[in-house]
Amino acid sequence: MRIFAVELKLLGMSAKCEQCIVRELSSLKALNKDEIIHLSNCKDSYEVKKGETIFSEGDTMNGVYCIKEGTCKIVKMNSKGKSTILKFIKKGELLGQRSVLSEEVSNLSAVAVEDMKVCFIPKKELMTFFNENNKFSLEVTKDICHQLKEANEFSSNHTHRTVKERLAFTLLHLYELAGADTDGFLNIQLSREEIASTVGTATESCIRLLAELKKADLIELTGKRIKIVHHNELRKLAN
Ligand SMILES: Nc1ncnc2c1ncn2[C@@H]1O[C@@H]2COP(=O)(O)O[C@H]2[C@H]1O
Repeated sequence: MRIFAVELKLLGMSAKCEQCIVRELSSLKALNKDEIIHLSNCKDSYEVKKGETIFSEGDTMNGVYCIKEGTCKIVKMNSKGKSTILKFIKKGELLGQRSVLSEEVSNLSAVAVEDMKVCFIPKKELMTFFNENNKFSLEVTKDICHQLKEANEFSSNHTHRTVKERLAFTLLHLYELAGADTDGFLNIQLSREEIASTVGTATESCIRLLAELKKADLIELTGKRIKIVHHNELRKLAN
């Protein structure tokens, strides 16, 4: 088993939590002033490079990560060693609260798809906030309920959509997650293999279907970059 977090690069200077985007966007918004000061003093900040693993399946979670910058993928490996990307987690979100609360080892891995900055909140502090601050525990519960709903929708999408429909859905989802750069290309750099594992298909069939979408003028492809040309048409296809 990996020892949680020690392999990531510890950042020298730790920023305070008061103005942090994760505090604004996540359940941490329910913490009071004293708790936020305590959080600033007990958390550690890390740099995670693209491709580095934050935690793996089977790891014991000794705390949760706050995503300050960058995006990671949540990956599940099957018995044949094939991985599926279940979700992308972006800046402002927390990572690992399900395993910490359930006291189970992690059943998923988290891997950076771009350079990230994350903070680590130890389990002991998190559980003190959880037990002493009702508003915070309600917010965490709401988050986990929302994630359960998402997980249900994900599995229903995979069951009822064709591969092409899932690819259209994934491209729209990536646009929602990351937006577009000034040239209109998706603002997240994923390999064709990563797109295929998000869609749930082989890389070759993903490449073939991307070419079909391009031929139908729904998307533009330049090297690894993808631009959605007709959002409405792609949305019709995804549904
Ligand atoms: N839909 C989702 N399915 C699984 N994990 C999710 C989802 N959304 C967010 N997550 C986060 O990803 C984390 C993976 O590790 P945990 O299961 O401990 O906690 C999970 C949540 O913090």
